[in-house]
Amino acid sequence: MSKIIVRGGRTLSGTVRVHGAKNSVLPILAASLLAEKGSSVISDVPALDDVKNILQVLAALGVYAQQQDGSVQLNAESLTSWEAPYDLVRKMRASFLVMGPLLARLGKVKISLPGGCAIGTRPIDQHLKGFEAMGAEIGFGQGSIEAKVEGKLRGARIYLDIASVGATENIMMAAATAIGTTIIENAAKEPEIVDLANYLNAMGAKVRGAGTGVIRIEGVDQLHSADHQVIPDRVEAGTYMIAAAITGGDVYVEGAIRDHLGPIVAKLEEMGVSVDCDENGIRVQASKPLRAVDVKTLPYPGFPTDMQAQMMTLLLVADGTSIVTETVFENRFMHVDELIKMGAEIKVDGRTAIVTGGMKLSGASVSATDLRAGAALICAALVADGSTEVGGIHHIERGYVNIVSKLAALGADIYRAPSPEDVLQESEEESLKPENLIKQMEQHAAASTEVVIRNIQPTLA
Ligand SMILES: CC(=O)N[C@H]1[C@@H](OP(=O)(O)OP(=O)(O)OC[C@H]2O[C@@H](n3ccc(=O)[nH]c3=O)[C@H](O)[C@@H]2O)O[C@H](CO)[C@@H](O)[C@@H]1O
Ligand SMILES: C=C(OP(=O)(O)O)C(=O)O
Repeated sequence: MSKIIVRGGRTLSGTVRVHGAKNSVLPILAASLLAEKGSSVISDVPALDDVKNILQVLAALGVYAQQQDGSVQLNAESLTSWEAPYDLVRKMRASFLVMGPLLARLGKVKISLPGGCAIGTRPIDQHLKGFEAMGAEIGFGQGSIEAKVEGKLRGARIYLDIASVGATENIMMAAATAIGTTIIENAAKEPEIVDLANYLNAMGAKVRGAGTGVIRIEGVDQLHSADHQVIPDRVEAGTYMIAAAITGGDVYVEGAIRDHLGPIVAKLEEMGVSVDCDENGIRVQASKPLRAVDVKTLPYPGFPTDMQAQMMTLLLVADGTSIVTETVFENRFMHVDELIKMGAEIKVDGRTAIVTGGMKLSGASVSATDLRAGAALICAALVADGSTEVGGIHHIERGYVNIVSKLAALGADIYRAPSPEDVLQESEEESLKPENLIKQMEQHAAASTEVVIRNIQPTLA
């Protein structure tokens, strides 16, 4: 298995650019299924494993997709299937977001139950409640869900018991072409919801109120393609802000949007970190000893659960004791045991973790159990004494583009040690590149000629 190796002790400085948001691009790519005419171009698409995965799901449904220089062109005029491939949906929860668009577009869908993951059971009851309210009949069998609707979905008033990001997105997409108006109450307010609404509206939808707790979607007959630029990734930005602060560094996070990062900016400032925001990014400077603070995760605009693990790592180097409360997912303290291996003192009691600051961290062999746990371990490794080996890096690569080279460019001593399988795959991929195939054919042809010449030489002699 590949690992990321970090030798701690370097102070980070310089500029790092944030990529497009994973949590925006996934629903946006799913929404492209709704375009009955034309090709959409989505730009600032991060080169992540999750993006590759959802593009494979779309391809299996008949979407023609072409990737080029951080953009993807998508044409969904002729869908060929209403079944989302089991293996791909099982691999990534966000692929469940094709359910709403497929129901709206084709009136039926078969998709596997996405299941839980390391951070919690993650049910989908709120998604299904929304589709049922809009007239869909839902059946379960052998780990999959089949849903269908007679004619078109119908607008409905839907109250979400939990302000679920995924349920809000799935229902918004299903409602875009429903007959009549849909009102989502207790809707999620995340910036990614607004980004999706902007794309849907560019496609001809009528979505109002995205970013508030009540979203109103007036159904239209049909949607068409539209071009859209994905918003910058606030979690990636927040992670680099923490990496800068933990090393006592001075880093400008280009592309970070202050309005999306309110709780991170506030908590860093409470700790004594200097944060300067302008229209192009955020500069983080940390030189004084940091103060302990309490943190409680909440839906947006509260402190994001996707930043909890990284923030906990920063609290390890602060003066004093901090309390971290996780309210969004029931099992999102998997990083704690790994941080303890590095010398951290953290006690977990249910959804609360008591973090003792000022402990000296030391390098260890640790493993990422999920994406943000992995990012937190890298942040810890940046200040640990000696060398840390982080395993399970496929989790990290789901959500961070080039994290190793970005941190190295800021001065970190970090590299990726590929597994033997990776080396083999890379060399196979390399040898399949057209220019290399041509070279191989030329070499082969030259070798054959040599053989022929050698073979005929004795005769000539
Ligand atoms: C691809 C994507 O955008 N992922 C983000 C999205 O995940 P996701 O959309 O899966 O998160 P949700 O907002 O749906 O989940 C929040 C909470 O609601 C619960 N729940 C959700 C749906 C449902 O039908 N029933 C139910 O009980 C979940 O188990 C969880 O405890 O928002 C999370 C919360 O900000 C982030 O951590 C994820 O990074
Ligand atoms: C939990 C996350 O993502 P996902 O919902 O894709 O698992 C995350 O981005 O931290």
